[in-house]
Amino acid sequence: MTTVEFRTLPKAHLDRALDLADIVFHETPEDEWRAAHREYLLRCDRIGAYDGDELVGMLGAYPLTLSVPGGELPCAGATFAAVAPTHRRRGILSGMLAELWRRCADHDRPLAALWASQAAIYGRFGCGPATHGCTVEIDTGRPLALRIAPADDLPLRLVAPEKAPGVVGPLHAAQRARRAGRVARDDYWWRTRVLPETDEDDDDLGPPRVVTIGAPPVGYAVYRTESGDDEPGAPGGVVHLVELEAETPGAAAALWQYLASIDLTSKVRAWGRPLDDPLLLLAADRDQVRVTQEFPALWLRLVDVAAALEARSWAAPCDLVLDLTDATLPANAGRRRLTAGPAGATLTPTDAAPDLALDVRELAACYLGGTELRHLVRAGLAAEHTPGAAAALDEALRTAYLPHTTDEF
Ligand SMILES: CC(=O)SCCNC(=O)CCNC(=O)[C@H](O)C(C)(C)COP(=O)(O)OP(=O)(O)OC[C@H]1O[C@@H](n2cnc3c(N)ncnc32)[C@H](O)[C@@H]1OP(=O)(O)O
Repeated sequence: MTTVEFRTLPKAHLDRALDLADIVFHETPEDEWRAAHREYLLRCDRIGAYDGDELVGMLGAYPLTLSVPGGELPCAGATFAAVAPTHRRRGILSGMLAELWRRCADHDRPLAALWASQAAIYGRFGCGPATHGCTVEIDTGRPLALRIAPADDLPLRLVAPEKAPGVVGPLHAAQRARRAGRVARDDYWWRTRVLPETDEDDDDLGPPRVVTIGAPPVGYAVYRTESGDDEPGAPGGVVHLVELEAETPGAAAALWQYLASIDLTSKVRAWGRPLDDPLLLLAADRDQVRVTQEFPALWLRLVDVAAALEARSWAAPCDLVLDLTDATLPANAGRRRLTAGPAGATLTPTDAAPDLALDVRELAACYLGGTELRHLVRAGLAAEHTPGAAAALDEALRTAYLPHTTDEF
């Protein structure tokens, strides 16, 4: 058996990479998306796995800036992980991720993140689900019943998608500062990831529509519509919400009312809403506004645990000894004393007895404030040696808003 080598996948091999992705992700080559994927991969750091001259695996890493509590950090956005069906389960993904961790260290990226195709794959590599999303469906065959009055003094305006980043970008940035787990968007990201003319996953959806409320805007929604059946009595169309952000409860209520009352539609389907979406409290009738799905969204890898912990803000003081395990990056493993508080944090090696024992996977799940360690202790996924230690870490990690993102990559 030949040895597989991991090296940079050059621009000249992009067509081979896209062919491999088509095979692995069961795609048929479509020119429009091939050009888009090429443009996207060109912006990525690219790792190829070569069996002789044959490209048998690839992994992209998009250079992201991820919001973390109190700030933001450079983060490798792992994407397009693909291994040829002839070379599965021979350690190629493992080898490409090991190479990615090395490159993160070289480029001072303490974090890596990804969206998993299957939840079972990435935990063994030290990744934990750090944000969660839910799908909310609103039955709009009847008027939406809300517990507060929507703002009725603020104008609603439709904005052309090409103008939207300039108009709603500052609102997104302000919300991103509150919600950890979000990537910084540039024009490329808005144009290709948020507002492409067609939806890559669903041909039935119309182009993106952007509605703002207020002048200057205090909220906005991005959505696409799917037309309904023409038959009398048949279900109406569906409004597919891409994102909705609002600075005030009244503006949020007005945007939800707007979406719920679009003519010729009878349902709003909102994918990837935060689990603490105020809509779930605003709704007067939870049979009308239902959570139909909940899922792990962004998986996070603390590639450099000390740098990651020392870069975020802390809600309460804690002084704890953590016994960390890390199967694929042993430099993170061992006993560390975490001293953290509103003034900052330090993580230093120690021989002291541990208060908590956990894997970096569990620490990654808790890092943005979206998972409580005490629940993981209760589930047997982490060990508490000092009573109250998990609760103390949870208080220190707590954030006012749950971490949340819908920016898939
Ligand atoms: C971030 C993203 O891009 S998500 C997209 C991921 N890509 C896909 O789903 C495309 C289709 N699948 C593939 O291309 C490949 O099967 C991959 C990339 C998922 C895995 O590649 P492989 O080279 O086979 O993985 P590798 O051999 O390194 O496996 C490492 C370990 O993960 C496990 N593993 C790999 N894939 C899976 C899976 N789908 N489900 C559960 N475990 C898995 C292996 O069993 C192995 O465990 P072991 O060490 O205990 O034996």
